[in-house]
Amino acid sequence: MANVLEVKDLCVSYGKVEALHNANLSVGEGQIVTVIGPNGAGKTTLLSAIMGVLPSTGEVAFDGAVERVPEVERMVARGMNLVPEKRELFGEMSVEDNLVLGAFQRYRMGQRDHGQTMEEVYALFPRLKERRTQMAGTLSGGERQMLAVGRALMARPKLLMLDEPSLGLAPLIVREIFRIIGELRKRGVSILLVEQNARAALQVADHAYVLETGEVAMSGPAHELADDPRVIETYLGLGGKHQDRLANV
Ligand SMILES: Nc1ncnc2c1ncn2[C@@H]1O[C@H](COP(=O)(O)OP(=O)(O)OP(=O)(O)O)[C@@H](O)[C@H]1O
Repeated sequence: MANVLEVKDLCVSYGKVEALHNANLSVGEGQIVTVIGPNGAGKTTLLSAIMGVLPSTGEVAFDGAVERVPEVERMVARGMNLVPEKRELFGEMSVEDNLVLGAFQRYRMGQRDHGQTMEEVYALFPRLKERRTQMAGTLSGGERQMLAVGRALMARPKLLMLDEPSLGLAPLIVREIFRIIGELRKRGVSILLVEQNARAALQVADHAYVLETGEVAMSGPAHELADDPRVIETYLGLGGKHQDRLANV
Protein backbone atom coordinates (compact mmCIF):
# COMPACT_ATOMS: atom_id res chain seq x y z
CA MET A 1 0.00 0.00 0.00
CA ALA A 2 1.37 3.43 -0.94
CA ASN A 3 1.71 6.09 1.70
CA VAL A 4 -0.20 9.29 1.12
CA LEU A 5 1.85 11.01 3.82
CA GLU A 6 5.38 10.40 5.04
CA VAL A 7 6.90 12.64 7.66
CA LYS A 8 10.61 12.33 8.41
CA ASP A 9 12.56 13.89 11.26
CA LEU A 10 10.14 16.77 11.64
CA CYS A 11 11.25 19.37 14.20
CA VAL A 12 9.46 22.52 15.32
CA SER A 13 10.68 25.09 17.82
CA TYR A 14 8.92 27.98 19.49
CA GLY A 15 11.90 30.22 20.16
CA LYS A 16 14.29 28.13 22.22
CA VAL A 17 11.69 25.52 23.09
CA GLU A 18 11.62 22.52 20.80
CA ALA A 19 7.97 21.39 20.68
CA LEU A 20 8.50 18.59 18.15
CA HIS A 21 11.68 16.53 17.94
CA ASN A 22 12.48 14.27 14.96
CA ALA A 23 8.92 13.08 14.47
CA ASN A 24 8.53 10.24 11.98
CA LEU A 25 5.11 9.14 10.85
CA SER A 26 3.25 7.85 7.85
CA VAL A 27 -0.33 7.48 6.66
CA GLY A 28 -1.19 4.77 4.15
CA GLU A 29 -3.69 5.45 1.39
CA GLY A 30 -7.23 4.99 2.71
CA GLN A 31 -6.03 4.54 6.29
CA ILE A 32 -7.09 6.20 9.49
CA VAL A 33 -4.00 6.98 11.54
CA THR A 34 -4.32 8.47 14.98
CA VAL A 35 -1.91 10.43 17.15
CA ILE A 36 -2.71 10.29 20.84
CA GLY A 37 -0.89 11.83 23.76
CA PRO A 38 -1.29 14.17 26.71
CA ASN A 39 -1.91 17.94 26.66
CA GLY A 40 1.07 19.84 25.35
CA ALA A 41 2.73 16.79 23.75
CA GLY A 42 2.97 18.59 20.41
CA LYS A 43 -0.01 17.11 18.54
CA THR A 44 -1.38 20.42 17.24
CA THR A 45 2.17 21.52 16.43
CA LEU A 46 2.65 18.35 14.37
CA LEU A 47 -0.47 18.92 12.26
CA SER A 48 0.30 22.62 11.79
CA ALA A 49 3.83 21.85 10.60
CA ILE A 50 2.64 19.17 8.15
CA MET A 51 0.10 21.61 6.74
CA GLY A 52 2.71 24.36 6.42
CA VAL A 53 1.07 26.69 8.94
CA LEU A 54 4.21 26.53 11.12
CA PRO A 55 7.83 26.54 9.99
CA SER A 56 9.63 23.25 10.53
CA THR A 57 12.73 21.30 9.56
CA GLY A 58 12.70 17.76 8.26
CA GLU A 59 10.70 16.38 5.41
CA VAL A 60 7.03 16.07 4.52
CA ALA A 61 6.25 13.86 1.53
CA PHE A 62 2.64 14.13 0.43
CA ASP A 63 1.08 12.07 -2.34
CA GLY A 64 4.48 11.07 -3.69
CA ALA A 65 6.14 14.49 -3.70
CA VAL A 66 8.50 15.85 -1.06
CA GLU A 67 7.72 19.29 0.36
CA ARG A 68 10.83 20.58 2.07
CA VAL A 69 8.99 23.75 3.02
CA PRO A 70 5.27 22.94 3.15
CA GLU A 71 3.18 25.97 2.28
CA VAL A 72 -0.46 25.99 3.25
CA GLU A 73 -2.18 27.11 0.03
CA ARG A 74 -0.12 24.70 -1.99
CA MET A 75 -0.90 21.85 0.37
CA VAL A 76 -4.65 22.57 0.12
CA ALA A 77 -4.38 22.69 -3.67
CA ARG A 78 -2.56 19.35 -3.63
CA GLY A 79 -5.27 17.71 -1.53
CA MET A 80 -4.39 18.14 2.12
CA ASN A 81 -6.79 19.75 4.55
CA LEU A 82 -6.83 20.45 8.27
CA VAL A 83 -9.80 20.89 10.59
CA PRO A 84 -8.24 22.91 13.41
CA GLU A 85 -9.08 22.39 17.04
CA LYS A 86 -10.74 25.80 17.25
CA ARG A 87 -12.86 25.05 14.13
CA GLU A 88 -12.26 28.63 12.88
CA LEU A 89 -15.62 29.14 11.21
CA PHE A 90 -16.97 32.47 10.01
CA GLY A 91 -19.65 33.02 12.65
CA GLU A 92 -21.38 35.91 10.86
CA MET A 93 -21.74 33.93 7.66
CA SER A 94 -24.30 31.26 6.84
CA VAL A 95 -23.57 27.56 6.99
CA GLU A 96 -23.71 27.41 3.19
CA ASP A 97 -21.34 30.35 2.71
CA ASN A 98 -18.85 28.73 5.08
CA LEU A 99 -19.04 25.59 2.96
CA VAL A 100 -18.58 27.53 -0.28
CA LEU A 101 -15.40 29.08 1.15
CA GLY A 102 -14.00 25.59 1.64
CA ALA A 103 -14.05 25.16 -2.15
CA PHE A 104 -12.22 28.44 -2.78
CA GLN A 105 -8.88 26.94 -3.75
CA ARG A 106 -10.48 24.48 -6.21
CA TYR A 107 -12.62 27.26 -7.68
CA ARG A 108 -9.50 29.36 -8.22
CA MET A 109 -7.96 26.49 -10.10
CA GLY A 110 -10.97 26.36 -12.41
CA GLN A 111 -12.78 23.42 -10.83
CA ARG A 112 -16.44 24.39 -10.62
CA ASP A 113 -17.84 21.26 -9.00
CA HIS A 114 -18.70 22.87 -5.64
CA GLY A 115 -22.45 22.42 -6.17
CA GLN A 116 -22.08 18.67 -6.42
CA THR A 117 -19.56 18.52 -3.58
CA MET A 118 -21.96 20.47 -1.38
CA GLU A 119 -24.71 17.93 -2.06
CA GLU A 120 -22.29 15.19 -0.99
CA VAL A 121 -21.49 17.09 2.21
CA TYR A 122 -25.20 17.59 2.88
CA ALA A 123 -25.80 13.88 2.33
CA LEU A 124 -23.16 13.15 4.98
CA PHE A 125 -24.49 15.83 7.34
CA PRO A 126 -28.27 16.28 6.78
CA ARG A 127 -28.26 18.57 9.82
CA LEU A 128 -26.14 21.10 7.92
CA LYS A 129 -28.62 21.11 5.05
CA GLU A 130 -31.47 21.84 7.47
CA ARG A 131 -29.47 24.75 8.84
CA ARG A 132 -27.91 25.98 5.63
CA THR A 133 -29.21 29.56 5.89
CA GLN A 134 -28.42 29.87 9.61
CA MET A 135 -25.40 31.90 10.80
CA ALA A 136 -22.53 29.58 11.74
CA GLY A 137 -22.11 31.43 15.04
CA THR A 138 -25.55 30.27 16.22
CA LEU A 139 -24.85 26.54 15.75
CA SER A 140 -24.40 24.07 18.61
CA GLY A 141 -20.92 22.69 19.33
CA GLY A 142 -21.61 19.46 17.46
CA GLU A 143 -23.06 21.26 14.45
CA ARG A 144 -20.04 23.54 14.38
CA GLN A 145 -17.72 20.56 14.29
CA MET A 146 -19.80 19.04 11.48
CA LEU A 147 -19.55 22.32 9.57
CA ALA A 148 -15.79 22.47 10.09
CA VAL A 149 -15.42 18.93 8.72
CA GLY A 150 -17.90 19.68 5.90
CA ARG A 151 -15.97 22.80 4.93
CA ALA A 152 -12.73 20.82 4.75
CA LEU A 153 -14.46 18.20 2.58
CA MET A 154 -15.47 20.93 0.12
CA ALA A 155 -11.80 20.95 -0.94
CA ARG A 156 -12.13 17.23 -1.85
CA PRO A 157 -9.04 16.31 0.20
CA LYS A 158 -7.02 13.13 -0.23
CA LEU A 159 -5.77 13.55 3.30
CA LEU A 160 -7.94 15.04 6.00
CA MET A 161 -6.27 15.99 9.27
CA LEU A 162 -8.55 16.40 12.27
CA ASP A 163 -7.36 18.10 15.46
CA GLU A 164 -9.38 16.91 18.46
CA PRO A 165 -12.72 16.60 16.65
CA SER A 166 -14.45 15.29 19.77
CA LEU A 167 -13.25 18.05 22.10
CA GLY A 168 -16.05 19.52 24.21
CA LEU A 169 -18.81 17.48 22.57
CA ALA A 170 -21.48 15.37 24.24
CA PRO A 171 -21.03 11.56 24.00
CA LEU A 172 -23.80 11.08 21.42
CA ILE A 173 -22.29 13.69 19.14
CA VAL A 174 -18.82 12.22 19.64
CA ARG A 175 -20.20 8.87 18.47
CA GLU A 176 -21.67 10.56 15.39
CA ILE A 177 -18.37 12.29 14.59
CA PHE A 178 -16.47 8.99 14.82
CA ARG A 179 -19.09 7.28 12.65
CA ILE A 180 -18.51 9.94 10.00
CA ILE A 181 -14.73 9.47 10.25
CA GLY A 182 -15.24 5.77 9.50
CA GLU A 183 -17.58 6.68 6.64
CA LEU A 184 -14.98 9.00 5.11
CA ARG A 185 -12.45 6.19 5.03
CA LYS A 186 -14.97 4.09 3.08
CA ARG A 187 -15.11 6.92 0.56
CA GLY A 188 -11.34 6.74 0.12
CA VAL A 189 -10.26 9.73 2.24
CA SER A 190 -7.10 9.09 4.26
CA ILE A 191 -7.28 10.52 7.76
CA LEU A 192 -4.76 11.71 10.32
CA LEU A 193 -6.65 12.05 13.57
CA VAL A 194 -5.29 13.79 16.65
CA GLU A 195 -7.33 12.86 19.71
CA GLN A 196 -7.31 12.98 23.47
CA ASN A 197 -10.17 10.50 23.44
CA ALA A 198 -7.69 7.66 23.01
CA ARG A 199 -10.28 4.95 23.42
CA ALA A 200 -12.47 6.13 20.56
CA ALA A 201 -9.47 7.00 18.38
CA LEU A 202 -7.86 3.56 18.80
CA GLN A 203 -11.19 1.91 18.00
CA VAL A 204 -11.60 3.67 14.67
CA ALA A 205 -7.95 3.84 13.57
CA ASP A 206 -5.81 1.36 11.61
CA HIS A 207 -2.50 2.60 12.97
CA ALA A 208 -1.53 4.75 15.94
CA TYR A 209 1.27 6.87 17.32
CA VAL A 210 1.75 8.02 20.89
CA LEU A 211 3.33 11.46 21.10
CA GLU A 212 4.89 12.47 24.40
CA THR A 213 6.84 15.69 25.03
CA GLY A 214 7.41 16.27 21.34
CA GLU A 215 8.61 12.77 20.48
CA VAL A 216 6.99 9.65 19.08
CA ALA A 217 7.12 7.36 22.10
CA MET A 218 5.26 4.37 20.63
CA SER A 219 3.62 3.32 17.39
CA GLY A 220 1.91 0.29 15.92
CA PRO A 221 -1.38 -1.12 14.70
CA ALA A 222 -4.15 0.61 16.66
CA HIS A 223 -5.56 -2.64 18.06
CA GLU A 224 -2.11 -3.61 19.36
CA LEU A 225 -1.61 -0.27 21.11
CA ALA A 226 -5.10 -0.60 22.60
CA ASP A 227 -3.89 -3.82 24.27
CA ASP A 228 -0.50 -2.45 25.35
CA PRO A 229 -0.27 -2.27 29.16
CA ARG A 230 1.41 1.15 29.15
CA VAL A 231 -1.19 2.63 26.80
CA ILE A 232 -3.95 1.09 28.88
CA GLU A 233 -2.56 2.50 32.11
CA THR A 234 -1.74 5.97 30.77
CA TYR A 235 -4.42 6.64 28.20
CA LEU A 236 -7.28 4.18 28.63
CA GLY A 237 -7.63 3.91 32.40
CA LEU A 238 -6.56 0.92 34.53
CA GLY A 239 -9.34 -1.36 33.32
CA GLY A 240 -8.32 -0.87 29.72
CA LYS A 241 -10.70 -1.14 26.84
CA HIS A 242 -12.93 -3.60 28.67
CA GLN A 243 -13.82 -1.09 31.34
CA ASP A 244 -17.16 0.19 30.13
CA ARG A 245 -17.40 2.83 32.82
CA LEU A 246 -14.77 4.86 31.02
CA ALA A 247 -16.09 4.33 27.54
CA ASN A 248 -17.68 7.41 26.12
CA VAL A 249 -18.31 6.12 22.66
N1 LIG B 1 2.61 29.60 19.89
C1 LIG B 1 3.36 28.98 20.80
N2 LIG B 1 4.38 29.60 21.40
C2 LIG B 1 5.15 28.96 22.32
N3 LIG B 1 4.95 27.70 22.73
C3 LIG B 1 3.92 27.03 22.18
C4 LIG B 1 3.07 27.64 21.18
N4 LIG B 1 2.13 26.71 20.83
C5 LIG B 1 2.39 25.60 21.56
N5 LIG B 1 3.47 25.79 22.36
C6 LIG B 1 4.06 24.79 23.26
O1 LIG B 1 4.48 23.69 22.48
C7 LIG B 1 4.15 22.46 23.15
C8 LIG B 1 3.26 21.62 22.27
O2 LIG B 1 1.97 22.25 22.14
P1 LIG B 1 0.79 21.67 21.25
O3 LIG B 1 -0.35 22.62 21.31
O4 LIG B 1 1.31 21.27 19.94
O5 LIG B 1 0.44 20.35 22.06
P2 LIG B 1 -0.85 19.44 21.97
O6 LIG B 1 -0.35 18.05 22.12
O7 LIG B 1 -1.62 19.76 20.75
O8 LIG B 1 -1.64 19.84 23.25
P3 LIG B 1 -3.17 20.24 23.42
O9 LIG B 1 -3.88 18.95 23.37
O10 LIG B 1 -3.18 20.88 24.76
O11 LIG B 1 -3.51 21.17 22.29
C9 LIG B 1 3.54 22.84 24.48
O12 LIG B 1 4.54 22.84 25.44
C10 LIG B 1 3.03 24.23 24.24
O13 LIG B 1 3.02 24.97 25.42
